[in-house]
Amino acid sequence: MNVQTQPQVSDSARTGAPRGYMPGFGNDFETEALPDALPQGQNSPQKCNYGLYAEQLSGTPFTAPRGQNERTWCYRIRPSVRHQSRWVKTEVPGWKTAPHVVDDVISLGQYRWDPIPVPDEALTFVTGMRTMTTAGDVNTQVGMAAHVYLATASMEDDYFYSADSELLVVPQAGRLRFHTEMGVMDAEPQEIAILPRGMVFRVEVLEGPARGFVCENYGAKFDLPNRGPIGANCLANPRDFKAPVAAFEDREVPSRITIKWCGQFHVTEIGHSPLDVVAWHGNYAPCKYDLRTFSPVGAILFDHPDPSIFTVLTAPSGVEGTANIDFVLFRDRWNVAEHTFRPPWYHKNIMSELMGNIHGIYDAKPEGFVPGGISLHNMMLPHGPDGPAFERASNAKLAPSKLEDTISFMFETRFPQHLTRFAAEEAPLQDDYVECWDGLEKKFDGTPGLK
Ligand SMILES: O=C(O)Cc1cc(O)ccc1O
Ligand SMILES: [Fe+2]
Repeated sequence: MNVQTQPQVSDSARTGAPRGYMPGFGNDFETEALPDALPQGQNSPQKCNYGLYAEQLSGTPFTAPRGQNERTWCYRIRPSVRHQSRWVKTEVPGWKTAPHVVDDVISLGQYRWDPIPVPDEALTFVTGMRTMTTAGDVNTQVGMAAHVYLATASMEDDYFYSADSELLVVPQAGRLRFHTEMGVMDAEPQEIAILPRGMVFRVEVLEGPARGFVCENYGAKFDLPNRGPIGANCLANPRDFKAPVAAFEDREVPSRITIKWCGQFHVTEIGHSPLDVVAWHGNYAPCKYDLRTFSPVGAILFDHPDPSIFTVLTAPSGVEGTANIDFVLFRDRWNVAEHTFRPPWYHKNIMSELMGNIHGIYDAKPEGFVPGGISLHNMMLPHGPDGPAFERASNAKLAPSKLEDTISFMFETRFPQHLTRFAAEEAPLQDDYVECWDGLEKKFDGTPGLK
């Protein structure tokens, strides 16, 4: 499908380029910020209009099956290779990469953190990245990391890309603007943004301080889940994903690009903005998605389904039904199930569950899991509703009731998640978290009947 929409908003980036979004998930888009910048009928003309250079960005191997093959052709002022210096090693101390198993840090357990305070210092989206957990191995392109970003400052003439990963960004406070090679995208709480591996960007803090969560996906890209018997509609619908229209910066000032590559960071000098793509076409692009457009499907008579029913996006691991990562959303919804314990059941899971609260109260944890907070229930570690939630739900009158003003999510991975030293020692870990289950008394007394 080819889509070219008029920009919804006319605004000025640094060069007065247009802004707007094109609908669809993984579409074959085409977009140009200047008329006729995009070659028609071929990718590599002998000379491109405006003296642009043609450059391909491939997100999958050239030979990936057609339905999975992802690449974008960029028509840019200079090719990416035209940076000025070699890559020089640099440090981004808060950003860790798997494998990262810290000797004296224990990851086996149930953990919960209060919101990480945003420090009173200049931190960008990159320097303010704080890794909570890592899983798998970046060198074999499996697994993920869960981070919190704390951003107070915009990246100025300072650009970044990750060769290691796709980044799924879940804002929780503040507003961000992603200036990317393929256009400009804004994201605020209750929206998400996806930044593909290899795509250069800088992040402007539109409203700070900004805090949010990042799922760094080392493996195959996030995709929409198969809906199975649900059919062609509901959950996340493809048209609600929005890719930016082309927008470029023609800016000749000393600048820097930082790359994340196999867990290391290197920097190079460049004499111009690398966001100089005037036109592009292809299906490898950033996008944003409004979580409020997610249409949850659930139990309409009895019982509590598996949380996979709330999967927004899934990143496959190669083993069918066994995701490298599932991104799962617990949004406001009606509870109608009869003769049912309605909150999540008690369970142990082979998948490792990291949850974040964007806003409101999560039904299994009415206290303690607050907006900005995080919990981790690692591989095969038991968990479920806390004492008060159990008592309330097992005694509630079961009329239809609405869970209002609530939006939490889960990054769930097939790989155990290892805590960083930051998560174990610096972040506000709730030492008493496991006590939330202390009130679950023995009710069994050997006699039949409901207690
Ligand atoms: O542990 C959690 O709170 C997440 C979760 C929610 C749910 O409805 C069922 C299972 C599950 O792991
Ligand atoms: Fe769970």
